[in-house]
Amino acid sequence: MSRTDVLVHSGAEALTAAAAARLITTVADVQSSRGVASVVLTGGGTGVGVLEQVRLSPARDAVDWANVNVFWGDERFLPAGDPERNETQARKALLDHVDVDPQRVHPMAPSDGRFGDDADEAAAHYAQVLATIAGPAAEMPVPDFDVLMLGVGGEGHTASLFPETPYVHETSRTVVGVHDCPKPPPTRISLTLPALRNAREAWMMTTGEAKAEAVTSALAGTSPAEVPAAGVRGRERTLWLLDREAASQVT
Ligand SMILES: O=C(O)[C@H](O)[C@@H](O)[C@H](O)[C@H](O)COP(=O)(O)O
Repeated sequence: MSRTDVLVHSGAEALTAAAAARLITTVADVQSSRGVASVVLTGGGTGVGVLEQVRLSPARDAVDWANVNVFWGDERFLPAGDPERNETQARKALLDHVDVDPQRVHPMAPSDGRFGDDADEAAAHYAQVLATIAGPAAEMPVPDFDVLMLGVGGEGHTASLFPETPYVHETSRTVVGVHDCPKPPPTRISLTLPALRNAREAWMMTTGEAKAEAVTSALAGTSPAEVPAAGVRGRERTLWLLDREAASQVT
């Protein structure tokens, strides 16, 4: 049975530093028992801020970086190397500074890659990558993620699943091309809720008063159609990592 915990931090810097420390120790713990850990990264200021804090941490090399499988929960469908791509920002913040195994880092395709500007094709390919890594015997065609990190938008989006869009209702595909996103860029690739529910721990990380209503709605069990962040849960634990402002309406 999964449990939900809410941890409130004094501010954004405290949150990103604490989440970075938590990521390092969680991954190190997983590796001590299973050798390899699988982590899903997110874009956005908080998600990338956590990666920066990992880079800066003296404890970062408690992680055996060569044995970390890296995935993304979503990607902005832009040309390779575009500074707005979540992959670009993750590499700058952390991945280019630690000894990850390139074979274990799984970015979503860029818009100038083998699939051209076809985000749906690129999404289908990422679903195939996940299914292949999961293996034929897996219950879900998605790897068993150990830690899935996500941000939350002011209107409740998470990854690139936005309120009242068909993608939130997706129940069969694990990855979709997302079009006409309200948060630029308009075209993205995103894991769907079934895939976002395939992690041992899901960490919902956000800060600022502008997120308070969405956080409160999500914790109150609002429909994922209205607040997609409400639809994410970890198999063992769902952890909301908030600052005081984002938690200000949580009773
Ligand atoms: O590609 C993206 O933009 C993210 O995946 C997105 O889901 C982000 O995490 C939220 O919009 C929160 O962003 P902030 O942390 O910057 O508020």
